[in-house]
Amino acid sequence: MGVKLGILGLGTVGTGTVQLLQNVIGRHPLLQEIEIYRVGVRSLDKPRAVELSTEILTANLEAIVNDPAVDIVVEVMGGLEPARSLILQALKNGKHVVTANKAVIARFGAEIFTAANQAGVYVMLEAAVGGGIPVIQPLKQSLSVNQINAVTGIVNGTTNYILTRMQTEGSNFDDVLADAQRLGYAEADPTADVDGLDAADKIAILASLGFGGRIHLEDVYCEGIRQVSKTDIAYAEKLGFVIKLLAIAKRQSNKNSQLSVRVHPTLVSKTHPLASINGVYNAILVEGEPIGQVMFFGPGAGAGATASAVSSDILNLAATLQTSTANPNPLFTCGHDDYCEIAPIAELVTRFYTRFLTKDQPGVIGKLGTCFGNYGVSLESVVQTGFQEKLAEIVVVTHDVREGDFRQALAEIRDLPAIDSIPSLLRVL
Ligand SMILES: NC(=O)C1=CN([C@@H]2O[C@H](COP(=O)(O)OP(=O)(O)OC[C@H]3O[C@@H](n4cnc5c(N)ncnc54)[C@H](OP(=O)(O)O)[C@@H]3O)[C@@H](O)[C@H]2O)C=CC1
Ligand SMILES: N[C@@H](CC=O)C(=O)O
Ligand code: NA
Repeated sequence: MGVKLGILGLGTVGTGTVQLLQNVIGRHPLLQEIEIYRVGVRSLDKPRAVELSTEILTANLEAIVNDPAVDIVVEVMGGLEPARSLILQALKNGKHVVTANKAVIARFGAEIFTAANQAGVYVMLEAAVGGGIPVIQPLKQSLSVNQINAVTGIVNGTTNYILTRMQTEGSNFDDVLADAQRLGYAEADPTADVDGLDAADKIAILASLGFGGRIHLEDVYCEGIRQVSKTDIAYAEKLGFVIKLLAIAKRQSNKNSQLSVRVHPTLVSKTHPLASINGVYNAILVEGEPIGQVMFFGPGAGAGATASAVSSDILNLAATLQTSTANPNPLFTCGHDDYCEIAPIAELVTRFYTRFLTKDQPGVIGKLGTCFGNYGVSLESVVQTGFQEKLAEIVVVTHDVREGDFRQALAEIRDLPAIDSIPSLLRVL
């Protein structure tokens, strides 16, 4: 056998990967050269869906990353520690690493890629974003001759499943979340998915690859979907939109050197290609020059899909090990030293959807219009159809406006005696 793997973790992704590598007939012939040499887990007593001999399965993960026989360490255990330390130790020992761990890469990517470059080895992470969808390698290789202008994705399956069901059934967020947990899509603690943190990790990684610089995760603006109500979904529908949790990295149109990198629920026109991505599926739309628009679509999670991505990284490394030269392949490394400049959210120029509850009295719409006008906010549509109790419901969609100016107008509107509350504020793609 040619290439020896030390796999850290045998959960959903680890099990899928072992299953794929144990059934190589009909797949790339080089997979036959790959040996599952060690697999590290927490509990040796747990029943497993794959058969592995007792010499292969171990609870000593440090021994795997320190074993001179291991060529490639596959980190599919998740979490920040000990995953980060084990990856760093593997790199220090001159081993290539494959990881599915977006949380570790988004937080410690600078440290990890610096260590890899110093050791002359590679860190591959295709499964970390979009699960089985090939998007990391295309951004690093096939698309890297383009100047990338925007990467816009639905990169979290759990939230897309919740929003899709709220849209199609008119259900409440809490009810659908409970179902998503029961079906195993959402974690027992769904915070990272629902609050947009998982999507923020993923767009930080995509932005770094697309725009050629490191990203400080704390600069990524992040809002989740807890505040999205079925009322807003219904209004959006009437206005020709669906609501999606989008992760966006884009060159600021006014300041070319600055990026806007953000995650938030967004009204997407029903005619936009991302509007029809439903359920647990993911899609990533890349816009570049000269290529134009390219969209990647597919399963963003699950054992088989993620195993496909992890195994393709393993295959690339196995090929590299067999043809190895002294110089690293620059299309495999991540050699950015500088950080991207990210604009504050107040500088974002976008359209807004806002829902107001107001006293039902003459002149309210006029007062709203005057306040908006004072801050240069131009309105695309104003709709008053519903009532909640005795309050009138007014929905406004703006033209493009600087977010800081829009928020100043809202602060003034909030103080108008006729305004009861502003239950919703969403951006429009
Ligand atoms: N699930 C998915 O669809 C996707 C997951 N990912 C990423 O892949 C990674 C793995 O996810 P997933 O397979 O779902 O996770 P699971 O929770 O299903 O599996 C984790 C595995 O790692 C082992 N493990 C965890 N911590 C330790 C530890 N401290 N010491 C020893 N073993 C440990 C567990 O051992 P034991 O079995 O003994 O408990 C288990 O086998 C994560 O980074 C995740 O974000 C990325 C894309 C999709
Ligand atoms: N929790 C994630 C799974 C993989 O990254 C999701 O819901 O998309
Ligand atoms: Na992927």
